[in-house]
Amino acid sequence: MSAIVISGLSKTYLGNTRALDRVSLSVGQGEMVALIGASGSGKSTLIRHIAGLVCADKNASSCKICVDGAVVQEGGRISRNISATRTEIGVIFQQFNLVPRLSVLNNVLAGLLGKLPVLRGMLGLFHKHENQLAMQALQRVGIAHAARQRASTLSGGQQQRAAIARTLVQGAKVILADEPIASLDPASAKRVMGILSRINVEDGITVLVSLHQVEYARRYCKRTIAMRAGQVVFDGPSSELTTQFLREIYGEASEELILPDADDFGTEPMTALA
Ligand SMILES: Nc1ncnc2c1ncn2[C@@H]1O[C@H](COP(=O)(O)OP(=O)(O)OP(=O)(O)O)[C@@H](O)[C@H]1O
Repeated sequence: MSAIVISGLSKTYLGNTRALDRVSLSVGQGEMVALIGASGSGKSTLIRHIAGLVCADKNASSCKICVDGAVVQEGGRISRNISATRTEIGVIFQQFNLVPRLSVLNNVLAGLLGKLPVLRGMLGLFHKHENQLAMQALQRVGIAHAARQRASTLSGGQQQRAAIARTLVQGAKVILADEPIASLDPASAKRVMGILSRINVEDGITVLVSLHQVEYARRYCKRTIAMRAGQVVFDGPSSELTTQFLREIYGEASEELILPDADDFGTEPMTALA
């Protein structure tokens, strides 16, 4: 079964920017797929549509997006049942989206908010087993020792790992990661990608991750979808994305997608642990 199905998705922003142009694709359950493309190619816009945060063009009546069998949006309208579907979708952003003054533990517990009675969630009244669940998630991403610290005191890489723990507590079946490593140093970036890879393998969670550098796609994802000017220009094995092929599809913009220290990636196994 497909975890994500998109057909005929177009998006035109005010000012006539055509950010997405008739995008159709599907991602199978349990896949980990990279989404690459130069700046402005439409990666973030695509992820936001899948998460139901942005509406497609209304005149594109054939447009439909489903996640885990549930309709997220159709014909430019967000589904009425989007709240239930959103609990299945974990979204990770470049800037982590944690509440800086709250503890790391409370940020991770926020993953439960979509499933709790509103008042209990607002008052932050969590049961012991919910706290244990959050601690287990923090252990899996390697930052249980920082559970009581304010989120703002963590490094960028640690904050991103807390954001991943939040999606684990949420029980997301699909993780949409929008440039999760763009603000991180190479060591932290590899660690975050390793964690995403591990939860994909161990928990069968579907992962769609947008990346600027093709080396990370080749290293961590068997399949890559490449975008240019709002269109899918490649969808296939990441191993086929050679530097020469990237130059063919992106021209000069390909330099943005190739790491200068690409050799660092050569010998590591596909699903290295964090
Ligand atoms: N809210 C918006 N209003 C108007 N135009 C927008 C908006 N968001 C994105 N765009 C435009 O849509 C196009 C696609 O942007 P998007 O952010 O999806 O690309 P991206 O591939 O994620 O880029 P980057 O790698 O730089 O984040 C760009 O031309 C961008 O300027």
